[in-house]
Amino acid sequence: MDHNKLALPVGTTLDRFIMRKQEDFPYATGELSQLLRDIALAAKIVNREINRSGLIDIAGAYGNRNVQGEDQQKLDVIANIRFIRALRNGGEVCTIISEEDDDIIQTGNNQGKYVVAIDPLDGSSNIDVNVSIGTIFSIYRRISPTGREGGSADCLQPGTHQVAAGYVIYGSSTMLVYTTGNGVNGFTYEPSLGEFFLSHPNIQTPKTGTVYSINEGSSDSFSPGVVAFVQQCKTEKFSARYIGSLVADFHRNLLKGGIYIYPATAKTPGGKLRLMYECNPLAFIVEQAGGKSSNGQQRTLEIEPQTCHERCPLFIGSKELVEQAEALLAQEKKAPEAAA
Ligand SMILES: O=P(O)(O)OC[C@H]1O[C@](O)(COP(=O)(O)O)[C@@H](O)[C@@H]1O
Ligand SMILES: [Mg+2]
Ligand SMILES: [Mg+2]
Repeated sequence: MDHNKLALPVGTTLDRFIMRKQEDFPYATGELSQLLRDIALAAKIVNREINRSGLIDIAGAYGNRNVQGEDQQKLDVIANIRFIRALRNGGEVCTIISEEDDDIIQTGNNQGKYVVAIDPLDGSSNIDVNVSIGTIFSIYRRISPTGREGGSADCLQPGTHQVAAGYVIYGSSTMLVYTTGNGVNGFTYEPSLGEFFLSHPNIQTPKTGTVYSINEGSSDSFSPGVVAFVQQCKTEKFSARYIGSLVADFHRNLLKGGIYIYPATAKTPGGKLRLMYECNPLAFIVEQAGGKSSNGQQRTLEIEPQTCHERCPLFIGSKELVEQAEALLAQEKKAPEAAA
């Protein structure tokens, strides 16, 4: 598909863009388009809550722990409620996997053809300090026939089965970036008009870059390959950039080039980030933009999920940088001392 043939001018509203691109999608019955609109609507509402979070009492912890053992922030819970409500009312989604809910959520829309995996609020540690945060979503077509609730087979599909994925970044401006497998496009929110407008058409990520993003606070338990790669970045005078909000670190590297790494560490032996609603959606986007994503060895999108909240290491960003990191990790396997 020649994306430029269907290039829509910057300034096109998200609604019009979705409508025009619908023909790109083999199942063009309008349901996926409506689902994307439902997500955009919830994002506008959550954006409003975030923008005024300092003024109203929604700062701080909610007082519960989620299935990850993390203290839920009030905005985690508010965003979760807003997205689930929008997906339930929209009618296109039968089942939801949410970071904030232990079990899969049945929406009651048994005719719904889609399953959504969502991280309602990403970067929770940055909520109260006015640093960019986000929402990450992944969309699958259900496998089981309609007319009943979606089950684990509908939910635990590999990332290659995604029909769409995206994120919202609530930063200096609010943007929605998504793919349906035909390139990646970014839309900037204009609050006074209440509309998302096409601002970043056909995003292509640079093949390489000079930025690396990793929490070096855990470097004492990095594997030799990761140590070697970080050292290589320093030797080559790369800039270290780590916001601590995956969406924000990913978005910067997507546009400017760079690599984000959350490896296995002593504290998080299987990695910290969740395959279904953090790694897979961003991996789909980065690949559509010409970049790469893996767990250090295996392509993220080909990992067969076993559980809804499983974690995996993440190496994502510019193709050449991810390949360099993978090469050093492979060396580590061959001759551990050589990689050190
Ligand atoms: O503080 P750490 O260990 O570096 O982890 C930061 C990472 O954890 C996350 O906050 C996890 O996401 P949630 O905030 O959605 O739980 C990522 O956004 C971020 O990149
Ligand atoms: Mg997250
Ligand atoms: Mg989260």
